[in-house]
Amino acid sequence: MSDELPAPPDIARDVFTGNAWERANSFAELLAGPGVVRGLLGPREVQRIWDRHLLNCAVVAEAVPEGVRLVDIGSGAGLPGLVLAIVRPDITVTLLEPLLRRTVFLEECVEALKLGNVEVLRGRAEELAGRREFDVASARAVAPLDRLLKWAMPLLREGGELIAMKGERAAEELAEAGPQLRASGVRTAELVTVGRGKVEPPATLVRVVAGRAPEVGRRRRRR
Ligand SMILES: C[S@@+](CC[C@H](N)C(=O)[O-])C[C@H]1O[C@@H](n2cnc3c(N)ncnc32)[C@H](O)[C@@H]1O
Repeated sequence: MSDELPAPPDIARDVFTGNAWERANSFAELLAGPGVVRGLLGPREVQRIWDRHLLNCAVVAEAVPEGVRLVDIGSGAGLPGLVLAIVRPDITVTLLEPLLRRTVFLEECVEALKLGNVEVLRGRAEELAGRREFDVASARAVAPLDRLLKWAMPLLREGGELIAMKGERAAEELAEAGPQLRASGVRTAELVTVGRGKVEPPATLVRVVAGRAPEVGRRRRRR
């Protein structure tokens, strides 16, 4: 049995404005209903849908530049990708997820919420390398930063950004990923705090700006 969906906190009205308000409420109901029944979200999470899931993901939009093509790696039940699509109609969002059960749920959500800026793609990040290019890759609770770098960097254009929601261990993961950051030829890697005054604690992101793909660099040097 899942708990009853709590009323949205007051701050949610400031975060989900205009069309986003109704969509955020509908998504909360889909997560608390079919999302829980189909095992995409634990029943205990229902009480935390607004703060831990919807609001925490929505504030990531503060770090997303305008008009970008964003891929959400390992979207699961749509977090953070679907929430970003709700609050940012100016961006296009690809929800990348390998598990059929989850992509079916995501497609149903996109249809129910009438989101015109979202595509659902079934597959693994590493399978998409060389086939698609994005400006931003987001991820929450998918893999340690070093593995995420291996998956995300080949999907980004030069100067594109990986935005990884990492929470309390962000600084530690950033330090541990040093060798992979160097191997990936990234331009910059830093911690970014978003959601001050909106979520408690504010959300910590690791933002990594992609350099030129290492293979391209090697090929050019051999000429
Ligand atoms: C712990 S869930 C997190 C889901 C969601 N991001 C969230 O925060 O609720 C991790 C997700 O990553 C997906 N995943 C695992 N390996 C992946 C890969 N190589 N490429 C893309 N997604 C992957 C899983 O299927 C799963 O849905």
